[in-house]
Amino acid sequence: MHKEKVNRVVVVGTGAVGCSYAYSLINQGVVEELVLIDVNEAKAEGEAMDLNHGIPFAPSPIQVWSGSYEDCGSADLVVITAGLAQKPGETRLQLVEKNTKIFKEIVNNIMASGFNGIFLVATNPVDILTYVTWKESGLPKERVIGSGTVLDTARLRFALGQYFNVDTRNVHAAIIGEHGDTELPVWSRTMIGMEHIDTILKYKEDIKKESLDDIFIHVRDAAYQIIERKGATYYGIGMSLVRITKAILNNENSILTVSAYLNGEYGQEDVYIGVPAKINRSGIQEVIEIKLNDQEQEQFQRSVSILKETMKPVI
Ligand SMILES: NC(=O)C1=CN([C@@H]2O[C@H](COP(=O)(O)OP(=O)(O)OC[C@H]3O[C@@H](n4cnc5c(N)ncnc54)[C@H](O)[C@@H]3O)[C@@H](O)[C@H]2O)C=CC1
Ligand SMILES: CC(=O)C(=O)O
Repeated sequence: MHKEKVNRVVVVGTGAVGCSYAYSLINQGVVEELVLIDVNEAKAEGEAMDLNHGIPFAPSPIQVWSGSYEDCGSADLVVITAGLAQKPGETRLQLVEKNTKIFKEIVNNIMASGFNGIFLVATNPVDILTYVTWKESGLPKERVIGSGTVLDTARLRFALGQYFNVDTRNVHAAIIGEHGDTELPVWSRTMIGMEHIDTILKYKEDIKKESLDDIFIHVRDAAYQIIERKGATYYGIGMSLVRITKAILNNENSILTVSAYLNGEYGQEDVYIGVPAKINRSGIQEVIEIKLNDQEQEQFQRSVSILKETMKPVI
């Protein structure tokens, strides 16, 4: 009998982030097969049972089960959200040692299955763990993607939408760099609707540059604020991962600020970091090199340096 090609996504790590992603993926009807893996097998099993009970209300049929690394062999996409999360006050970079160790084991298990698809990494520090995934897997750099600053960009677009009282989808803005404390907003490329933000600052007296700077600080520190209040962040990243998944599986050529490998772009080499990139079925089809102003270029360089310095002892 002819078997239709179905899209299979495997999620490794069924904690808060992995399950928010799975829930959102099911509700948006993106794939036909969803496999959940966790070192805590009972947790993955329970999550699969619970999610399955919502399937009668999903927009399209999907099979969800708790599986093993063997299920990665025929997966189109493996999304890794496994590992430790920040405690209140802890930085993402402080997780590097423990999560690198966890990742080396996970990626080797996945590759032993014969996996030949695309990796999408969310675990922190995401830029460094995406690099680790690329190194350990031996897959082409285009097929190893980190969630990068997709979430930070979403946070900025949301906050600017509120400030300008305009639909977030009409806010064209980006955060690039490390997904963490050294990230930066690309104000020189920010548009609200059809207007450049510099033009708006010139003619609208109630719009202030200081308010924009404040907005960025809140965006940069949002994870700390949320972790302080509820222990973890997961809905925003879950939906960000679905957005990237759709760009890949639907061959969208969408431009998203993922963590991509730089090989000379932005004057940087041998680093995974958040930059705009065109995403389609082949993974990262192209890193988009936007022209940064001198200050942005300097901040970006600093972000690269911090990542490289942090990475050195673990790579
Ligand atoms: N990139 C981003 O924008 C964001 C990243 N994160 C990161 O995502 C990661 C996960 O966060 P949460 O889901 O909140 O943590 P969590 O503690 O709720 O879940 C982590 C899961 O990983 C599993 N795990 C640990 N070691 C494993 C292994 N060797 N193999 C398989 N599974 C294993 C645990 O059993 C647990 O179920 C953290 O590193 C966090 O910092 C969180 C939010 C946003
Ligand atoms: C935890 C994290 O990386 C975030 O919410 O941005």
